[in-house]
Amino acid sequence: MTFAHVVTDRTRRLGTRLCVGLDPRTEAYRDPDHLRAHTLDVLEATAPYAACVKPQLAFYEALGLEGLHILEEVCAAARTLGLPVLLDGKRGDIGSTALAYAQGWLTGRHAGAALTVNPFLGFETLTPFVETARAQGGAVFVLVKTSNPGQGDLQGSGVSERVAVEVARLCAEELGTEELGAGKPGTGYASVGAVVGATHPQDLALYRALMPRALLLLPGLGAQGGAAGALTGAFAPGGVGALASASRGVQYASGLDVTASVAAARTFRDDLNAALGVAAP
Ligand SMILES: O=c1ccn([C@@H]2O[C@H](COP(=O)(O)O)[C@@H](O)[C@H]2O)c(=O)[nH]1
Repeated sequence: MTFAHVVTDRTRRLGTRLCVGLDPRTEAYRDPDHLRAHTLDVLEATAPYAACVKPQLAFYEALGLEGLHILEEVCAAARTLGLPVLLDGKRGDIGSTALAYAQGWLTGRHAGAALTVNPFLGFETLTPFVETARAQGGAVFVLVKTSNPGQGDLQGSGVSERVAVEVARLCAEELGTEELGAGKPGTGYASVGAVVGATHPQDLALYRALMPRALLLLPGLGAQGGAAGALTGAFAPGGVGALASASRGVQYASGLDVTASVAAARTFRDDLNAALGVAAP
């Protein structure tokens, strides 16, 4: 089963469109063992409300080798729970280096089923990521319009969305080359997805229309001000095709209280469903 298929299946079966971000911040913990235990607890406790999980590589890399071991455990635990792992690394480089990144993060010891990638060096440099993801049944999520306030400097804002729209057009072109469901259970969504911030509710319908076969990842829910009720434009009929992502808003919903993380994940799930007019089974 492909990444898109597993995610869509979880959305249909569990009624969730939530991506739970696992971004453990060293300052919140006594030591790396504490960080590891809490992150694994949050993962396990929120799994029923998650369509996928998204560890942000920076927080694991910040801990050096120990962080990579923790990441490996987080990925293994997610797989045991049946949760697809989307690694947020925003990788991108000239093609030959991109291949090494792709091998490391999509097939290596700490591999996820999907990876966020940066198109700034040109679409040709994404080919190794896309080919590796396709060979693994995985996915890449291309940064199209990021959630941060300063994205408009390069990606376009307000009246001019020129760069973001061009990246979306190139994503759609890449998707056009992919046969969906050939010999495997097709879901209608391909191996090239796109990142569009949950902080741009007014733009979501545009990017949904530009990339009808792309899963959209919507980071920025919660801590960055993205509201679940404002994201409907990103979804296709039936409430599929997008994943709204919250990290701090789940992991640190109330300090290190895991019960509060569960409540926050459930609330995000329910608010998304209410906005879309669908119910969790
Ligand atoms: O456009 C983007 C792309 C990725 N991110 C990442 O998502 C999480 C957001 O964390 P919160 O705590 O929910 O704000 C973080 O890992 C970012 O690097 C993003 O925010 N915006």
